[in-house]
Amino acid sequence: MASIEFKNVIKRYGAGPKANQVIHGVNADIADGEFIVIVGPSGCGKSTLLRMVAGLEEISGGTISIGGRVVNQLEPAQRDIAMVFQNYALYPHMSVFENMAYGLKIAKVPKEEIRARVDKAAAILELGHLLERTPRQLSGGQRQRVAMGRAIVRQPKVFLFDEPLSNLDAKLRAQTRLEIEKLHRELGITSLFVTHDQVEAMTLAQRMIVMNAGRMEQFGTPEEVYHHPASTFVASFIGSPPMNLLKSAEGIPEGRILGIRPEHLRLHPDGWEMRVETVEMLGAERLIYGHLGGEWTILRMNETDAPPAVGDVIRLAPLENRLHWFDAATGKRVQE
Ligand SMILES: Nc1ncnc2c1ncn2[C@@H]1O[C@H](COP(=O)(O)OP(=O)(O)OP(=O)(O)O)[C@@H](O)[C@H]1O
Repeated sequence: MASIEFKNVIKRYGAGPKANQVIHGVNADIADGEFIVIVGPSGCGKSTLLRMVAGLEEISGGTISIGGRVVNQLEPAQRDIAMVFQNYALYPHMSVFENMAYGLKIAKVPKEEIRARVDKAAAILELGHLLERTPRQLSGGQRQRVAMGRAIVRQPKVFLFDEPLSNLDAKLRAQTRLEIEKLHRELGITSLFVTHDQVEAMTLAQRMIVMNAGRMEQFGTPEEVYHHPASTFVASFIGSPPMNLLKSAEGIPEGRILGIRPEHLRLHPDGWEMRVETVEMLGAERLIYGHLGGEWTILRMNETDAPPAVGDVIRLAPLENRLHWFDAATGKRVQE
């Protein structure tokens, strides 16, 4: 097992005046055994960051260390990492056992040892009864587990996951998420997990790195990121529906943005006026949409509360200790 350290890591694609810098100095210390999720919108540089750890992309500036050893110049095979991709590319003509054993066989690991390691991984992943099947005879979720098994048997110091769940349907995704959690609990291997899905990030991460346009916007526990977002970007990216960001409602000073989560607004006779434009029924709750000042605003209500109808004018007030203030010019959180 190993710690991972990013020190002012920079990535440029191409060279000279045409070079395109996509990572702008990332610094992060990841402790041995931590499960870290890197989350952000498409194109923010998450895969690039992961691929630099794996050794699949050159590092243009700064250093990445694994277990205290700078790996910038090391080949992927020398880095003690295992990577699980979205496209798990199993060998179709080999059995599950052979797929999991293949890398070890190439590395000339003795037969009995291969058997023991594959059996152990298969037990953890509940694949024991499927070892003789070929990938064609498996479900998507089972194939993804074989891909994870292939990574486990190598006994890496670090697991790298690049959107491994995005090809699975919603139910399987949730199930596989639980399996990855269990895997981490049992093996305790330092893991970096890339996703653009904030729910996946919130549920899996011990700490998460929120990326925006090649920069780290925030690095913290899901709790910290949700309750103390460092910027309007994080506030609107994490949480569904996103945090309301009010600029022009009454009482908001010039140069400030007020963030309020939809669940922290309530009906109040002295509150801001809003005409209801849309009501969404989601089962256990309702989302009420309208404009507050100039901003699109969402109120989350329980199904038991009597809901307003489209066209009604309601009055809204925030829960006092649930306000988030941001600087309008920089978008950064302002400490009250
Ligand atoms: N080989 C490459 N050559 C040039 N530019 C690249 C290359 N690979 C990625 N980029 C650019 O680097 C930026 C970051 O890409 P990256 O794939 O790391 O983003 P991402 O956050 O993983 O996105 P996604 O969720 O869509 O995979 C993007 O602007 C992308 O266009």
